[in-house]
Amino acid sequence: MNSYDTPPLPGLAEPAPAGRPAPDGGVLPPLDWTALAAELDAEGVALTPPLLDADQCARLREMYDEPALFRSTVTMARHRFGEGSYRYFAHPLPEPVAALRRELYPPLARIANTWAARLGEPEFPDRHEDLVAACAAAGQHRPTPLLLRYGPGGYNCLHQDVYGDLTFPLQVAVLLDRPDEDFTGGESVFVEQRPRAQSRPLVRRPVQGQGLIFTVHHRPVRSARGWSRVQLRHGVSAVHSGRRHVLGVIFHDAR
Ligand SMILES: O=C(O)CCC(=O)C(=O)O
Ligand SMILES: [Fe+2]
Repeated sequence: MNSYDTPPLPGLAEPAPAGRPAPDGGVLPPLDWTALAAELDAEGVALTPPLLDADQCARLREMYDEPALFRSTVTMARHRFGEGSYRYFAHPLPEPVAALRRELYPPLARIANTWAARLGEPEFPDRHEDLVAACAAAGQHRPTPLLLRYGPGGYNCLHQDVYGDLTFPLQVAVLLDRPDEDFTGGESVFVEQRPRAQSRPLVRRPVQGQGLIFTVHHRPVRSARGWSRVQLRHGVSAVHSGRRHVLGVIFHDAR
C-alpha cells in the first residue's frame, strides 16, 4: 500500500476537436490524460472527446453485417444478458479497432499501474503487444473487442467483462450512433459497490464517437486504512426507439 499519485503524462495535454488527425500517424486525437486519470480516480468512469468521426462510426456500424470479421456472435436474451446482440471481432482486428486498442493502451496502463501499486497488485506491461503475450501465456488467446447492436427494447444487464485470470482494469466503449436522433433511451449505466455502503448509480450519455473509459472490475478508493477496492458493473438502460451500436474495446484477451 502506498500513496502514489497518477504521474502527469507529458505531451498529451491538449484535447483536440473531433476528427482532427492524430499528429503521429495514429488514429487518436491528443487527449488530456491528466484530467481523464483524475476523473477515473474519482468516479471510475470518464468520457473522452470524440475519438472517431461520423464516417468512421458509420463504417464500424456497417461491419456488424460482415460476418467474416467476427469469431462469434452472442444473442443476449439466450443467456439472460439483456436484449440485443454482440459480435466479437476475429483476428486480424480491422482498423480503427486495432489502432484504438494499441494507442489507448499505454496511457491507460499508466493509470492501471498507479491503481495496481495502490492495491498491491501485479503491474501491467507498457505496451499492448506485451499484454497480449501475457494473456496468451495465461491461456487467454481470443480477441475481445466487440460490436454491440440494440434495437427498440434492447438493454444490457449490469456485468463485468472478465475473461480469465488476467484482467486489465480499464476498458473503453465508443458510441457509434447519435443519441436522440438515431436512437432514444439507451443510456450508459454504472453501479459502484463500495465496501459496507449502499450502491451508487452513475449514468453517462456520450455523443457519437465519444469514448467512455471505465473500470472493468474494481479500482482503488481511499479508505481510513489506506486503499480499498471499489467494484463497478456496467450496463445499458432500455433503448426506446431506433438502433444503438457501440464498439467495445477490452484490452485483455479471452480464454
Ligand atoms: O452498449 C454499451 O454501451 C455497453 C457495451 C459493453 O458492455 C462493453 O463495451 O463492454
Ligand atoms: Fe461490457
